[in-house]
Amino acid sequence: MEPKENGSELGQKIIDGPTNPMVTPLLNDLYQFTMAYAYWKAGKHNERSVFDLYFRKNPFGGEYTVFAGLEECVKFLANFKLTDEEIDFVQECLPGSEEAFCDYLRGLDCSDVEVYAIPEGSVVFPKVPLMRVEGPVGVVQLLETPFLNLVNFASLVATNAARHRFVAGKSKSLLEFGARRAQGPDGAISASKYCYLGGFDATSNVAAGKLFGIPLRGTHSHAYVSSFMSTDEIVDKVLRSADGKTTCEDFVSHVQTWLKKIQYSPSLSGIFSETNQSELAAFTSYALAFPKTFLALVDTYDVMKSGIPNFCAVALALNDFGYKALGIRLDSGDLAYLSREARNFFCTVERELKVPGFGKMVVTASNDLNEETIDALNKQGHEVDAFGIGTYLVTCYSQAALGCVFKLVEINNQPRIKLSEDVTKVSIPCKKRSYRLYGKEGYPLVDIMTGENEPPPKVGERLLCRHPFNESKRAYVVPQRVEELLKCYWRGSADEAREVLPPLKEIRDRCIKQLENMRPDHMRRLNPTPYKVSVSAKLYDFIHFLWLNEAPVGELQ
Ligand SMILES: Nc1ncnc2c1ncn2[C@@H]1O[C@H](COP(=O)(O)OP(=O)(O)OP(=O)(O)O)[C@@H](O)[C@H]1O
Ligand SMILES: O=P(O)(O)OC[C@H]1O[C@H](OP(=O)(O)OP(=O)(O)O)[C@H](O)[C@@H]1O
Ligand SMILES: O=C(O)c1cccnc1
Ligand SMILES: [Mg+2]
Repeated sequence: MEPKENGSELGQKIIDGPTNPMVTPLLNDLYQFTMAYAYWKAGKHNERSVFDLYFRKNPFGGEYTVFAGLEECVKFLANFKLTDEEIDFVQECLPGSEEAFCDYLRGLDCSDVEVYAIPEGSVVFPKVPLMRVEGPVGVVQLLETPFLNLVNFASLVATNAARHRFVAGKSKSLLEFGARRAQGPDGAISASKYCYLGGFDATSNVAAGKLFGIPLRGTHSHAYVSSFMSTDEIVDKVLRSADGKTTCEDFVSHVQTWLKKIQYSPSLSGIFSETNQSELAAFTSYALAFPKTFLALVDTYDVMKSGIPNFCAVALALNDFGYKALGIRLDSGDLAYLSREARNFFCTVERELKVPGFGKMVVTASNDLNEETIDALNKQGHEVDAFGIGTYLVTCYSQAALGCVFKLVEINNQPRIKLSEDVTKVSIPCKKRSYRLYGKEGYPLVDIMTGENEPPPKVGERLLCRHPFNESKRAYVVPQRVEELLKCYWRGSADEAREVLPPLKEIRDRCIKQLENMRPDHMRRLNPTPYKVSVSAKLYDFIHFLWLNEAPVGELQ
């Protein structure tokens, strides 16, 4: 689905607001408004400021992150305006504030703000600004919390999805099943959107399908199976063949005939005896409802003694009328073992009963899956084709937050730095540019930040890349390709020249392509190699000059 960047009748571009109508200027921390008031009171509110939005550490013990949430930030920015009601509320929250501040808030928009960002769906690394936001400090301060809110979870869950894709492998279908377990409605919708961006194939979340055009997929639940008591409940037993030429008047009996055939076939006899008839009734009626896409959840009673033979009987009966069943879902037990057993059963049916293609039935697995369980299944050997993943994926169970921050790096052309005892928390000052340098093999080698006015790195020219804080860590790089990372996404209005917001599918393609083009040692799950993030020699010197300038000299007594 295209993001809405419509042209209005007057020829002006209009960018729709954020997906979630709760994303308003009030989705903010109180202190942003108190600071906005204090800036205004001090006459500083229009001072030109530059803030960087970045994170400090890759999530999930990995060495890469997927940047997501940018489109929603631009939508927020393009529509940033406080309503009269909101302004009244802000005034109530700031007792004693002057009336004229309300006039200031009333006139506030993002027409004087510029946003440069790395394209959404890019693979990104710690310390490198994902977004550089420039504008009057009063208004830019009010963007901190909403931007962080829109980027933090989006990037975390997209990265989680990418990691699940990495461990599952390219050939598997990955289905996001998290709506019921997600952290509230926005948690669900956002997770569906950004898991798709991070490389999932589909979602079960219908609202996300409608909002973003994400493919919808699903099976059925245990309730459907256990809601049936016997095949007597099936009233309409008629099935028209796929080509419409023949009609089966009693599909229920036809299924029973096939069940007997399976039962007495030489290679399958002995695996099961009596199957559960209420389960068979559920599968049969489901097949009558969806003959073209029949898929059954086979673990309600006993996978091998009941679910699989029942499924096969229905699938074989459908086959006689020109329909190909899709497959099964396993939702409990040892998924490696059961998937292999199921595959053996299907292959035996194919051989024994001479039904070409029956062995290729799709096996979907679900039940508290995560990176570790999929990795364990891979090591054991499994026959799963599709994974349905909910809780661990959408709640980002193994890491609660990404920890993106928004730091002032320059005001009135004066570079600013935030110091910390913890060196990883020292901010990198200055309005900067950043570049990704690619090596001979086509992989990204290093990201480098420079001052805004430094000449850009050149292909084939040796360049010193320095660790921002560790003097001894430096390397010469001769880039084979140089990519400027920050692109303009907002220059005061929707009409000004800027990058367009691509459709979600394009962002997803970008993400998949970039992940595939990373050097494998950065991507592995165990002890991945950190990707190098550096600064130019000039910026290095300046950081350390400013650091010494700002850090008070202690006195020992
Ligand atoms: N072969 C396997 N190797 C490692 N983990 C597995 C394997 N098969 C299943 N799992 C995981 O083991 C866990 C099994 O959980 P649990 O014991 O609660 O479920 P269950 O008893 O199989 O099913 P339920 O309680 O829903 O009937 C799940 O997280 C599942 O993903
Ligand atoms: O396991 P997740 O990764 O969260 O994936 C979604 C789960 O949701 C459904 O379970 P259901 O709500 O029926 O609950 P139960 O399986 O825990 O009984 C489904 O059968 C999956 O097991
Ligand atoms: O369609 C499914 O199989 C599904 C959807 C949500 C949660 N669990 C399973
Ligand atoms: Mg479950």
